[in-house]
Amino acid sequence: MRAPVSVREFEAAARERLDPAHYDYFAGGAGEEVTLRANEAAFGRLALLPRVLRGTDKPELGVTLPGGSASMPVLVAPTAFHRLADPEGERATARAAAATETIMMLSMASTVALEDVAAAAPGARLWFQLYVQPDLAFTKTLVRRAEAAGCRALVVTVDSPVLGSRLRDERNGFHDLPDGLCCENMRDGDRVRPLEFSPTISWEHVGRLIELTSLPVVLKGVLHPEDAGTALDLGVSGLIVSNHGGRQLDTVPATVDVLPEIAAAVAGAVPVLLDGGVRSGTDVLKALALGAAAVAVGRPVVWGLGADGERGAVRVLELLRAQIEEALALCGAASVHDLGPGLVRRVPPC
Ligand SMILES: Cc1cc2nc3c(=O)[nH]c(=O)nc-3n(C[C@H](O)[C@H](O)[C@H](O)COP(=O)(O)O)c2cc1C
Ligand SMILES: O=C(O)C(=O)c1ccccc1
Repeated sequence: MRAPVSVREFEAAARERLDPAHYDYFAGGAGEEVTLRANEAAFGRLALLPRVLRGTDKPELGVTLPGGSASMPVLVAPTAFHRLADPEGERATARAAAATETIMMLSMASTVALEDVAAAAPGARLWFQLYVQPDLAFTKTLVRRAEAAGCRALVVTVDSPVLGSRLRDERNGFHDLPDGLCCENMRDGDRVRPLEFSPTISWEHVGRLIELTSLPVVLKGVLHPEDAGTALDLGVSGLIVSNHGGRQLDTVPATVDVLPEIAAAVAGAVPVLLDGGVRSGTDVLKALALGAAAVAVGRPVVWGLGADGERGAVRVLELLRAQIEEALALCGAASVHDLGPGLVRRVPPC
């Protein structure tokens, strides 16, 4: 079969290869999936208004963030359970991120231990994503392990005091990893701890994490501008505007629709990243124009991995890079730093 030419085609290719319940786990959202759909639809309601005759040559795509630089403004969002998509799991994803010189946020719920991911992809730029565990001593152990393995930032996910209800998983009876797979970072002696969500997580925990580590701390899952302000006051190094890909509270707004408000609240104090529904280079340009320093992609990388392992993940990331280059040229922009709100118009729904 010919190689997929779009993220959508990678999804179709992955769907053919994955167990249907595992496909649904990756693809699905919370509740009636209103937010899941909204993330992509919101990009569709934005149009690009290009400039002409600006005589630009090969555009500049690189970005520099508190946790290091990336060759393009597309990072790998943290997603759980990569070994459901490919036997090499997170090792393959990390090698793909290394090959494309971008940053991979490694999920705490990875099916390969963080040390093994780092060892398998020596050139990879890893940020470690953390769910603060009620056992704070174990949380600290995880932070120390991430530091020792060379992770360059800590991504603290704050939109998950409890896990959202995933109706597809309920219908499919998918609640546990199959035999032989587990959350490898949760091994503790000869047991595997359950990964817990902490309903009592608060700003105090974030403050303590910032004190605990010299790594930049990035908060993932901020949607309210007042929370963005609180995060800045505490001293976070970055924010990710995210609704967890529509998997947590259903009916929250599309991320690209709240981005301008968050960007205004942050006013350049720290980089603001966005994830949710980014499926093409034009989506990336729209997010950057509205104030994002970079975006992250969750499912697109999983689709690449599911379709063709490490090679598929590389192809998805390189596809996005090519689409960004083309869109920049066609917008008359010389660099990803050259984009502002004037590039974007809201179009009426059709
Ligand atoms: C299958 C799956 C697993 C995820 N696991 C995690 C996770 O372990 N930690 C986390 O912070 N976010 C997790 N997320 C959310 C992603 O980091 C990201 O916010 C979301 O996927 C972005 O939307 P997109 O898939 O439309 O690109 C997960 C998302 C998916 C689809
Ligand atoms: O599926 C998710 O979105 C997610 O974040 C997660 C992480 C760990 C265990 C189960 C789900």
